[in-house]
Amino acid sequence: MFADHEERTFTKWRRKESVVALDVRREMGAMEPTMPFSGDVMIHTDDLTLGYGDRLILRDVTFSVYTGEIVAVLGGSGCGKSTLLKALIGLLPPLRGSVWIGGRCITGPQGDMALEAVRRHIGVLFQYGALLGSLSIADNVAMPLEEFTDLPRRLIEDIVHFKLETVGLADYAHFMPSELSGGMRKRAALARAMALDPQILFCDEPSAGLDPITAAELDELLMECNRALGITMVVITHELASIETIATRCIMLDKSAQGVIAVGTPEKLKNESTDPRVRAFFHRQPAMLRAAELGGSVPS
Ligand SMILES: Nc1ncnc2c1ncn2[C@@H]1O[C@H](COP(=O)(O)OP(=O)(O)OP(=O)(O)O)[C@@H](O)[C@H]1O
Repeated sequence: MFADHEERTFTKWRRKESVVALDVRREMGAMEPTMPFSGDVMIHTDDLTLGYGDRLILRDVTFSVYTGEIVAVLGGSGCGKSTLLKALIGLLPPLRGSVWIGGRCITGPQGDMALEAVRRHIGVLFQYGALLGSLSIADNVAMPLEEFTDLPRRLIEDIVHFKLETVGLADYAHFMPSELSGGMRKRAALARAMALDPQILFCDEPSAGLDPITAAELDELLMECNRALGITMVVITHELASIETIATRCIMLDKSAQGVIAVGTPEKLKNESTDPRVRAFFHRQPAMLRAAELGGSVPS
């Protein structure tokens, strides 16, 4: 069920680009908004306020992600992590505020065009992989290359092989997604997300549904991609082990606060934060949170 929903989300994401592509190519010259930040800022949100209909989920969220970072967006269930991700990849228009990617505002009046301009440089690893079930693993990985490039079939096949080799699936090119394990599907989805050598990779709960060893292997793979290729990553997760292993910085959201309650390295948040909500999360002690909510003392 989740996989079907994701496949639709993925298709929507891809379709949006082909709808605006023509206009963009025509008008590209006219559109060059620049971000009021240094070139080191890869992603920036400014007073971003998100919701569904009348329901507000996040308000006035402002943060930057710098080139080469792996930023973990974390927080308890329902605090709005996936909602934020949807806004960052242009699937959810904000109620207020803006999202800037690579110096372009993707939420302004010319947001669709800006998004089209940067989309080729963005990879998304969806929570359940979002592989198209009717295509082989190789064809899934080839898809972005066929849509975005004019490369000859032979070269696309070589690139697909290389990408699958990178994630350890070279021998499974002709398998269908349903014939792979959960961990293998995630790796295949990573190969697809990396097909166009993106500068930014968004990952929605990469460890979800994986056993700890497989999850750790995927974390290793993400770190390799970051180190070797310099890809900036935003990883939505609430897996503590994963956060402590891969994140260079964390942005913590909270449901009651409807926004960001902490920003910092995992070590700093874990060892230095005095916020009971942050301490409860990093020390896995819900009692700390309950005590704080009741206005009582927080266990040390
Ligand atoms: N399409 C939607 N329409 C209405 N409400 C939604 C929609 N998607 C999410 N929500 C609501 O927004 C809130 C935040 O959901 P979101 O999925 O962003 O949280 P999350 O932090 O990613 O949670 P989890 O860790 O459990 O995946 C939830 O209360 C959810 O019910």
